[in-house]
Amino acid sequence: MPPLVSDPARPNGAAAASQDDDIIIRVEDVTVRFGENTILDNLSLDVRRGEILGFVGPSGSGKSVLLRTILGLNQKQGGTIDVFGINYPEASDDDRLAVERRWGVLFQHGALFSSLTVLENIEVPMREYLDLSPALMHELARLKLDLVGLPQDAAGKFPSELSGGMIKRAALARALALDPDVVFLDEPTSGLDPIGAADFDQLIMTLRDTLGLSVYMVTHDLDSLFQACDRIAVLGDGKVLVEGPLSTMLAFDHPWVKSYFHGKRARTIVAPENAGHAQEGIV
Ligand SMILES: Nc1ncnc2c1ncn2[C@@H]1O[C@H](COP(=O)(O)OP(=O)(O)OP(=O)(O)O)[C@@H](O)[C@H]1O
Repeated sequence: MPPLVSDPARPNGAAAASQDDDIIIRVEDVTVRFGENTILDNLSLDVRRGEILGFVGPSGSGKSVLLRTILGLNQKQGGTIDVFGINYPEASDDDRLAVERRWGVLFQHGALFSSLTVLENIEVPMREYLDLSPALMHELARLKLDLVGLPQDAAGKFPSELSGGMIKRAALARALALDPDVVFLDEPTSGLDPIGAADFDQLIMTLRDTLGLSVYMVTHDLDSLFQACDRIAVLGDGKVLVEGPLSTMLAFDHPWVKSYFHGKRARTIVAPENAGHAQEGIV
């Protein structure tokens, strides 16, 4: 079922084929229930190649449930989830493996293994999915440290010795371990101070620009939505209520969407210097 309001740039007619080629994840009519409780109700959503998609919604609306369902960690009761053209999670083991090697995940709070050093944490996906010598894994893991802006002396540290921002970067380095095409970020800037959060957003944008990475970001962070996201999707009542650029959010008439995107904090962020961007939908 389509969203109640679609992105004006959504494909139709002859343009559809080329835009369809750009869809790397297609969630169609997905339903997830826990007992009597329906969390996702025929939800549909596309993620496009090279975009930063921000996924928002009220607390408890099912953002994490959708993420976990895409990752195959929750059962769904209906619908399909195609990732890189493969019907995941119903695919064969080989196909699932092929998909898993092309994505990286940064779970909320980093979720690093506390008993492993930063370097060992980054090597976990390499050990799981690749057959590399220890020396090569160390070398690649050190490159990932550089990529996310961590100093090389962080390699031997344990998560308990890192700041919140460093934990996020280390977790991002681990998500990038297999050179994925898409990364899923669950509340990547939560717990960071505004400067740390802005730096993290900048890092994500740089990775998108330099590596062509696609980013699916669950967030409550208005700064991230305004500064970093190309498109935003809003979850409500088990469905995507609206999706599109910031300008679509600002024009959308729905109580939660209005209070979120026109609330006091949002108005502070859409300060005069940002207002032009917001109105043009350039985010
Ligand atoms: N394994 C589970 N069993 C039963 N209920 C669950 C399970 N996982 C999630 N839920 C329920 O699904 C609903 C949506 O949870 P979810 O964590 O996806 O919300 P969210 O939108 O990510 O919220 P927040 O913004 O607060 O993180 C909640 O009511 C939650 O209790």
